[in-house]
Amino acid sequence: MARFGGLVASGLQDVTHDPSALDSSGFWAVCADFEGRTVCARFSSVRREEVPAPVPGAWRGPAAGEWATSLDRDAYTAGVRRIREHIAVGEVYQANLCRVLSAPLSEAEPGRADVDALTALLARGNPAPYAGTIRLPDHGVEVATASPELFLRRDGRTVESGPIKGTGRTEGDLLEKDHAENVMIVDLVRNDLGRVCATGSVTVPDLCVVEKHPGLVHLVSTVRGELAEGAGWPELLTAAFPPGSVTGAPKSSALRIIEELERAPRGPYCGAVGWVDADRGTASLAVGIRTFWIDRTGPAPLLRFGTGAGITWGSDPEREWDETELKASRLLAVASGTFEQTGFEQTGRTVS
Ligand SMILES: C=C(O[C@@H]1C=C(C(=O)O)C=C[C@H]1O)C(=O)O
Repeated sequence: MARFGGLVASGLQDVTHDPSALDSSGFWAVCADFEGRTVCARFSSVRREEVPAPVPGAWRGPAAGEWATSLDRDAYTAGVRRIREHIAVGEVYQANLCRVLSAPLSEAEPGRADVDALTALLARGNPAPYAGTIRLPDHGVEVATASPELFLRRDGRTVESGPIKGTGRTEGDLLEKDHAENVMIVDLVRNDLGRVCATGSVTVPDLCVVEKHPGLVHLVSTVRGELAEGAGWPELLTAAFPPGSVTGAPKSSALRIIEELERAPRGPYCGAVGWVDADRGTASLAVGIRTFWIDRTGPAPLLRFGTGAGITWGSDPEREWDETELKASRLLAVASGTFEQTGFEQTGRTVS
């Protein structure tokens, strides 16, 4: 099954790794790993249904102390300093440095932990505009996202992206440097979309709008274009994936630096999670941030979650580490099941 906001898809029909299927017919759930593995799953039925209330005990998440990180504070801050060296020699302007947190997943019965039960908790503890779930354990996809970020929306030939860059606890935390970071990524996304859009059609209707999300604020821009004749999903994804906001600029250099510094695959984190309605010509794919996934490839199942930050010349290593903690803390509390008792009032006031 798959769930996106108030839509639920069921009745799995077929699964493919070939994105040209998204130009055919039917309703598809899409999960693309940052590393490029794309799973497209067609469902026979889509209905409107609000996310149900959490069932007590249905999700058993890890306690706060059970999470291990692919980069600890020392390794992460050393990575930030290394990126500043790359910037100093002119190799890159910005690179997004991420770490992946992992914790053992306790299951009453093997194979039974249910990402949709986690989604019910997330919908209340951390509502998000691009929240979604894809549960296809036989195809290696068990993902629950609380993403605030639009990777690609489509309505016919119109395509839109909503890159985020700039994060703070409150609006007052946002600095000039956050605007500069955002504009760099907007330039990159304009360039990405420009490769598959009609000449002159790419515009930036919104630049650096402040959006409030649970526990934090972001700067969000919108880039829009009209797909050129002959360009379909394969061309669009080749031009725009992985998303510019979670790579950096120039994208190819940023990808090399990420490969050098990060120690764990990002998986669906920083990839794309969402749906394509090929019959109506509409789609909404989130950037897979604020995203949990179950990894059953090892001897015991793990719950994973990624967090990261855009690094520029103006970055302070400790502040960037704190930003990764800020992005993770509320969501980890929700997934551990402790959030509603201890965190809701406090964090709710911070955003209002
Ligand atoms: C990498 C993450 O966030 C990305 C980096 C941001 C920033 O640097 O301000 C904001 C949103 C995302 O594009 C994350 O949330 O894990």
